[in-house]
Amino acid sequence: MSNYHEVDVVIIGAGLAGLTAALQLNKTNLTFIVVEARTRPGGRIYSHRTSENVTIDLGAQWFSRKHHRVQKLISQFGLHTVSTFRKGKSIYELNGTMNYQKSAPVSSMALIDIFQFSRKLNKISRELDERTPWHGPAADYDKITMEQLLESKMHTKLGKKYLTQLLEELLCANLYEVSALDVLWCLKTAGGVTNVRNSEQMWVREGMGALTDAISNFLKEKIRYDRQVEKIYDENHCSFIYTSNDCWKAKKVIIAIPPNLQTRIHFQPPLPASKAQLNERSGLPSVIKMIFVYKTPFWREFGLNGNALLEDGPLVQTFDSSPEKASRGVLTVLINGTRARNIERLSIEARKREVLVALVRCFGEEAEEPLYIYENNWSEELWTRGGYGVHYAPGIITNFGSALFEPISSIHWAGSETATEWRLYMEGAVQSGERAAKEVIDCLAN
Ligand SMILES: Cc1cc2nc3c(=O)[nH]c(=O)nc-3n(C[C@H](O)[C@H](O)[C@H](O)COP(=O)(O)OP(=O)(O)OC[C@H]3O[C@@H](n4cnc5c(N)ncnc54)[C@H](O)[C@@H]3O)c2cc1C
Repeated sequence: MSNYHEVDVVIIGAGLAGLTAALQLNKTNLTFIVVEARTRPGGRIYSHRTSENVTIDLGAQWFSRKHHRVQKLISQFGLHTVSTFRKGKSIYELNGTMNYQKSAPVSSMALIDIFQFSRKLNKISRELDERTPWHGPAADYDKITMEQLLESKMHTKLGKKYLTQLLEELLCANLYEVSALDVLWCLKTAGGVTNVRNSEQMWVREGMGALTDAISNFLKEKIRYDRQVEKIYDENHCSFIYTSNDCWKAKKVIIAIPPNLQTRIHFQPPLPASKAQLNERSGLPSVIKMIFVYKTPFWREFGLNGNALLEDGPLVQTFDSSPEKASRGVLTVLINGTRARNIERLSIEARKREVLVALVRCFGEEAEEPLYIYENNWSEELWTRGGYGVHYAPGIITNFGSALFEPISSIHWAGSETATEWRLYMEGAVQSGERAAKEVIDCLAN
């Protein structure tokens, strides 16, 4: 075969996890290649530069001061961070009323309820082991959904409603779809509720995609694009990785693609039943990200910070992502879960109209005339199929979780779904890539 090559390691996927693994291998004498199905790096990170040089993030965007690995990469590649604009009032829609205020419009009873429930979540999550959360008494939380846990432990209607809205935005999923243990595991790997609530502190001025582009330029010909991996054959402790264009023989493989997409690869010998079944149960929630570019961030003149959390209608939350000097006003709109599934059935024009109506409801008539609108429906992306990351329904983590990151023969697993720190975040993707690279380097050294 003319397109046959041999390397020590093949990395599948040029998302942040695969790129991080590649950066680690690049520090060694091992030969490696990254094969990527898309024609660009970044996976769930995807930025766009408008004709006026405004950068917008249509995929992952925010990180926090606790995301040390991501910040290190950003400074290593000479990029700049911007603090999320928070000056002024937010908009909270609760029980059909729009509230314009600095903190959530809930009674002191509801606040105490939220505080006590958050403490409970922290306490239970602290007891989990980040690598084996399915062991021990907390495994019982895999028998119920997060909605059921919240219903059983919280006492105020308003507290429940507000926390549900907040968690659904942070998880990108409806609470009735997700196991309570899944949420507790995420909290454990993030270090608690406060860390998760503060995970949207910063973004990259040049766009998050500038980071994955910079890593990709650094690695140059060590990444091959437009090559979806179709088959992996394991023979005599070596793997043969067949892409749409070529075949690579490798001593080790790092699979850095989300579990839902692993079902598209034909493995020989087949994956163990538990791994295959876990992959089959690993769908990503629905999410649409829309960006509305205005002449100016006009909402700031009204004392608003651009942040809205809505209980009704198409959109869930908005953020101000305007460039630092406010040369344009940029509103980022997140639509997820059932709301994303409802709105994606409409034509693009109808979708934009519905969201504009909601924006006018929040920010007034000036919201009616954006200069440009951009949209990415991640459920339609063939090489992702949703976002932000996989959340499991009850029963899956305890029955199949151990298959998530255990190496199988020459195959090692990376990707933010396999992270034990900041699971499902970009920080988690980096941590998983570093971990998988270390596993492979250690094995090949022995
Ligand atoms: C809309 C959205 C918003 C988000 N917002 C944030 C945020 O603000 N902050 C945050 O921290 N996280 C956010 N996330 C989550 C974050 O994007 C992910 O946790 C992280 O980027 C995942 O990186 P990864 O490398 O693990 O996977 P991916 O980015 O999914 O990379 C996997 C790569 O594998 C490729 N691939 C798949 N199948 C094959 C195959 N068969 N052969 C070859 N290549 C293949 C894909 O094309 C892709 O490039 C968001 C995600 C989405 C979708």
